[in-house]
Amino acid sequence: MSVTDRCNLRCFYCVPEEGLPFLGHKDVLSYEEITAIVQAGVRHGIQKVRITGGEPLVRKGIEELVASISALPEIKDLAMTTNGVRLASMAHDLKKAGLHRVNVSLDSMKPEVFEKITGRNHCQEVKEGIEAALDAGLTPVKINVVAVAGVNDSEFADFAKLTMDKPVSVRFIEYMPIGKNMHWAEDRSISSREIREIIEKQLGPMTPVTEHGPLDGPARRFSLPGAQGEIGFINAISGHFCSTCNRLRLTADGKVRPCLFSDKEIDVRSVLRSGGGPSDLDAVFAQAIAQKPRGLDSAKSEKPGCDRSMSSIGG
Ligand SMILES: Nc1nc2c(ncn2[C@@H]2O[C@H](COP(=O)(O)OP(=O)(O)OP(=O)(O)O)[C@@H](O)[C@H]2O)c(=O)[nH]1
Ligand SMILES: C[S@@+](CC[C@H](N)C(=O)[O-])C[C@H]1O[C@@H](n2cnc3c(N)ncnc32)[C@H](O)[C@@H]1O
Ligand code: SF4
Ligand code: SF4
Repeated sequence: MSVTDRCNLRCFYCVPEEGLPFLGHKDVLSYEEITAIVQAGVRHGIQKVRITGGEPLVRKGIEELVASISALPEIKDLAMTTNGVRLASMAHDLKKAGLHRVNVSLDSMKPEVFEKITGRNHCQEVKEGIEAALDAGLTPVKINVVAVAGVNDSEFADFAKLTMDKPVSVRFIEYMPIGKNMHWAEDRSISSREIREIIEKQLGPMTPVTEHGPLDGPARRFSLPGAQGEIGFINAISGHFCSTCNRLRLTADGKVRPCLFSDKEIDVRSVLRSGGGPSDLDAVFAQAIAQKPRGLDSAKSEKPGCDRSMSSIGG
């Protein structure tokens, strides 16, 4: 669930250069509305919820939403994906409110490269945010690294080495063509296979990690010998995982998206604001689930990528 389209960074692969018009406050779902939608999801078997954005930690009172979702006993996994800039001061309160864990996005550990990617000089704050998350027990802490050729490929092995000393899961995400007027170009995307080769050339072979269970995310997971943490690969381009994809997305302005790579959306906000009750919300979920692509071909026929920016969909 994207809880806001606003963000305190400007990652070049996510937000267009000219910026984006932000949604008005009335257009964004309230916490009560989001909670009602999650309750409908629970009735359809949803057990895992991710709070994302934009940047979820810039929305006022986010702990309130965390608390109301974590109070639902059916939710077995409540995670947040954040850029980590505000995490250091908020990690303990988020934990107290009931958040289970965080995924923190960090594409470079070098301040100058970080600024080139995000347009802001906040590398140190993000590193402190990761430490605070570990300290607060928002674990397992996962670090999301979008792999971009010529930008951060020289740091892949350094990211992998982080897993030796810290119980973190470093995940390399293939750069996706999401949103209009972005900088995506085929020669800037690096496949998971290539990333793995780069890492193994420097650090030796990795071994596959056994799956945890049905709440696993889409990453293929490995570890280095003696490491405390794991290395994951999210093959968003080179190996679609549609046949096992069980995710629905909710945009900040209340649209349910059955698939990241399709601009098909179901307007749940209108349903709620025209007086719809639980059975109307149930109908939205049934429709969204029925519209999920069954496999690679059906997703492909929608064309890879989509027009909406990642900051408005949530990732
Ligand atoms: N194409 C595609 N990409 C996905 C999908 N799920 C996740 N991704 C990509 O992987 C990125 C990281 O995902 P996160 O939202 O941090 O979490 P996750 O890896 O899905 O879940 P966990 O491992 O459970 O934490 C997303 O921002 C997307 O870019 C999916 O269903 N399809
Ligand atoms: C849209 S952000 C929202 C949450 C938060 N602001 C953050 O950056 O973690 C969610 C995830 O999407 C990833 N992402 C955004 N644009 C992407 C793209 N074009 N290709 C691959 N991943 C992308 C980000 O790196 C981040 O891990
Ligand atoms: S990836 Fe996250 S931090 Fe970067 S611009 Fe998009 S929403 Fe903001
Ligand atoms: S169905 Fe859509 S969101 Fe799910 S894996 Fe396939 S392309 Fe990604």
